Amino acid sequence: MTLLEVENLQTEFQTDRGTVRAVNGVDLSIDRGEIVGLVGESGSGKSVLATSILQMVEGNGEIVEGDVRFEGTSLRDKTEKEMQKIRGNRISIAFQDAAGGLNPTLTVGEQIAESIRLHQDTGESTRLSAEIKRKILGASKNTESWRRAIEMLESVQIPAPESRADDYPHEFSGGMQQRAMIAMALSCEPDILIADEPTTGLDVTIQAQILEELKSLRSEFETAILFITHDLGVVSETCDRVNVMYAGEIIEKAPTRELFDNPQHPYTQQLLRSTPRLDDPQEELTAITGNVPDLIDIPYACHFAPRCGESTKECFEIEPKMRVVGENEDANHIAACHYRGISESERPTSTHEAVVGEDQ
Ligand SMILES: Nc1ncnc2c1ncn2[C@@H]1O[C@H](COP(=O)(O)OP(=O)(O)OP(=O)(O)O)[C@@H](O)[C@H]1O
Ligand code: NI
Repeated sequence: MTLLEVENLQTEFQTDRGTVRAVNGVDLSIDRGEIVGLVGESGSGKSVLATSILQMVEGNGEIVEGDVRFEGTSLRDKTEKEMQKIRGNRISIAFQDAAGGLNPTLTVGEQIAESIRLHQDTGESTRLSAEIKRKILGASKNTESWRRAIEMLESVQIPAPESRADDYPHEFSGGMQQRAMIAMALSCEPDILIADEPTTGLDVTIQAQILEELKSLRSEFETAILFITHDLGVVSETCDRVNVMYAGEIIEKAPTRELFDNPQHPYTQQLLRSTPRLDDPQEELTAITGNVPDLIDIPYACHFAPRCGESTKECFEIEPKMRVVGENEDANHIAACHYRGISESERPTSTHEAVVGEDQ
């Protein structure tokens, strides 16, 4: 059975300016132990999709359509109390901003130990807050939860974990905070870790280290990972499959190698041309011009049409559906473009003259 299945998910925010359609009919699936990438430029809806999966959409945002199923059971039907249990134990998230996800008033070791006590049955009381406990007991380190917290820090390669566990988050470097955040998210041994840009803003070497750690954690704990990033270069080393998101929609999905060798959607192709490749550093990079559109009332059917060098009148008028693309007719490689994976005669109409020039 598919571990997590997102089907036609739609999440909207009501704002003074109108309805923001941040997630607009997304399908996505994750199997046990799989690392799945979600890639797209800033503002494409990746984080909103992540919080939608966990039923914790912020502010006046709301899931208005579709479903999220975990082990076949809909999460939309769950009460907040049931969801808290799932969030703590089965699906956990490491946020973009590690510093914001860690409690500044507790040492790193204490907060991981507390999370372990809360989510796992260690037989220890959780009625006293970790902070009070530390004050009263001078940090009871002779506990199962503390021992496991040290193990978690060790598994994300915090050096000298036993002494670093006594540090407060601000005493950690950015890279170490990210690792601590991942250790925290993994402390409940979840089935799925949603890692929302866990390496963004970090030094390339540290990024690579964290990615290696995520991969080894997958083998160690069989954790499935939804890896969110705006950097295609990062997913090539990490993910089994990749979903490319644009303006609230997934526009292409494929196994990682296939996506890099044979990208189909014009957006993915442009994204690749704008991404430095570790294996081909000489290649000339071309930035994609323009920005992700404002997600309020997008007036054209293919959301990428105005930035696409190949778009036609049809692209603005008829919504492209996902279909099998690629040379091998691999059912695992699909994209939503009128001009991919289909013969000329089957295209929307016979008028293919470009309405947007290559140079725009
Ligand atoms: N609380 C909110 N209220 C209104 N609009 C929101 C809210 N949160 C997100 N949005 C809008 O939803 C859209 C998608 O945002 P999201 O944060 O998911 O993008 P992202 O792909 O994660 O970008 P980034 O790579 O910068 O993190 C944006 O247009 C954003 O303005
Ligand atoms: Ni985000």
